[in-house]
This record gives sequence, structure tokens and C-alpha cells, in this order.
Amino acid sequence: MSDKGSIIYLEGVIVDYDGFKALNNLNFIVNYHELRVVIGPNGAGKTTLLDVICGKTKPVHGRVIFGKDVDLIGKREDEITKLGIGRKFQAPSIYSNLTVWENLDLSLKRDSKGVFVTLLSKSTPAERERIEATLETIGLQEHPHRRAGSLSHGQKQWLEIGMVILQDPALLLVDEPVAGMTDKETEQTGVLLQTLAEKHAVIVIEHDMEFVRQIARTVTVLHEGTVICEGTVDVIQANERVREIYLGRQKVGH
Ligand SMILES: Nc1ncnc2c1ncn2[C@@H]1O[C@H](COP(=O)(O)OP(=O)(O)OP(=O)(O)O)[C@@H](O)[C@H]1O
Repeated sequence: MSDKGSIIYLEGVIVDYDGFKALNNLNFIVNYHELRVVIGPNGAGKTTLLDVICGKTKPVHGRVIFGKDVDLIGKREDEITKLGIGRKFQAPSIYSNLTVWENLDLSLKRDSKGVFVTLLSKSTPAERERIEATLETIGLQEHPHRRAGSLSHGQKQWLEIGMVILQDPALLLVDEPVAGMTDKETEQTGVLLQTLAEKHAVIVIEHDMEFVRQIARTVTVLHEGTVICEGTVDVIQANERVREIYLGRQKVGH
């Protein structure tokens, strides 16, 4: 896959729930090595957008193209994961009773034959190196042998991000990564996502405008299933339509 141009391209996408259009003729493009933040009021269609990209929800109309020409419509979720799209959901789904290292090891060898066989099999030096590098990236290099269940909320989120990036996705989807985090954890997560964007394209759904300001270069604003504004944080905060939509619901930034 060439790493020029768009990594994901949605055109005219409609998701219809009994006549209600959760996505309404949505056009959305993200390029390689981009860190894109998607914001929008409740019900705007943000989660549905990620659901369409990862194959969880099928549009009734439109195109979803990954890379140069891989049509994702009709593909199963596991096929899309294998093609190189990883998703970090809001709630961490780690093995609490296993250590940080074991969780990462399992994710790296996901295609192996189950948890116990994988944990008993010896890792190659290359696999150990990748796990060590990931521990550094997610800031857990001092805790490889800690039980995952004993980590702080923020550390659990980072561990799961580590598990997703060990699959080496070209495109990483992240749903509200800083919900419930302390200020310090939020800031560290911002640095982590920016580091990840050097290697992967990243799409982040976020509500916390202070965090959006910390990480975003380009922000897409969704409303009623369609894009109403796209640009830098300053551009979207100055946009009349965006201000109207958020008026009385949530302040757009500070
Ligand atoms: N399975 C479904 N059946 C019917 N309606 C749905 C379904 N899933 C989502 N919707 C509706 O589609 C709209 C968009 O939902 P979505 O979860 O994508 O919004 P969102 O922008 O992620 O909102 P939030 O910020 O509250 O998470 C909402 O009005 C929601 O109620």
C-alpha cells in the first residue's frame, strides 16, 4: 500500500435506522500520517462513522475506500482489522489477571492458538523487541510485570492502545481516549497520540475541547450525520454554524 494520498475516503455515506439517517450523505477524507479529531454534539454520528469504517455498521449508500482502492463495503470486521484498521474502544478490554507484558504478548500473537498456548510459547527476540518498544511508547516500561487489573485507569487505556498498535494498523480509530483520566494522564495521552501519528494515521473522537486543542491539527465537526466544518481549532471555533450548534449544549473551547 503506497502511503500517499488518502488512507480512508468516505463518499456519500448514508446509514439509515428505520428512516432516521445517523449518517446523511457524509463525505470524509483522512490522509496518511494524519491525526484527525472528530467532534460534534451528542447523536451527531461520530461513533457511527467509526462503526462504518471498521465494518460494524453497513451503510445503505455510499463508498468507503481504504488506501488507494480497497472497497470496505461488504467486508467483515475481522477482514477489515486484517487489512490494517485497528480500533480502541472507550472501555478497556484487557486481561486484568495477566501482566502488562502478557497482554501485549497475546495481542502480538493474536493469530496463535489461544491464551495458554500463546503464553507458554517462547517469544522470539524480534517479538520481545517489539513489545519492549511498545512499552516505551505507551509509557509502561517500568511496569511490564504488573497485573493489568492493578493499573490506573489511564495506564489501562495506554495498555490497550499498545495492544492495538502491536497489530500494526495503518489506521487507528480511538473513541474518547481521555474520558475519566486525570489532567496529567490526559496530557500524556495527547503526547502518545501525537507520537503514534508519526507512524499511523489516527482518527480520534473527542468531547474534551481542551484536549482537542492540545492534539489537533485538523478538526472535523459532525452534526446530524454530516460534516459542517473542517479546519484548525481556531477555524472551527470561529465558525458561526458550529457556535450555533453548540450553543446551550457545550461551550466550544475556551
Ligand atoms: N442501532 C441504532 N438504532 C437506531 N438508532 C441508532 C442506532 N445507533 C445509533 N443510533 C442513532 O444514531 C444517531 C447517531 O449516533 P452516534 O452514536 O453515532 O452519535 P455520536 O455522535 O457518537 O453521539 P455521542 O456523542 O452521544 O456518543 C443517534 O441519534 C443515535 O440515537
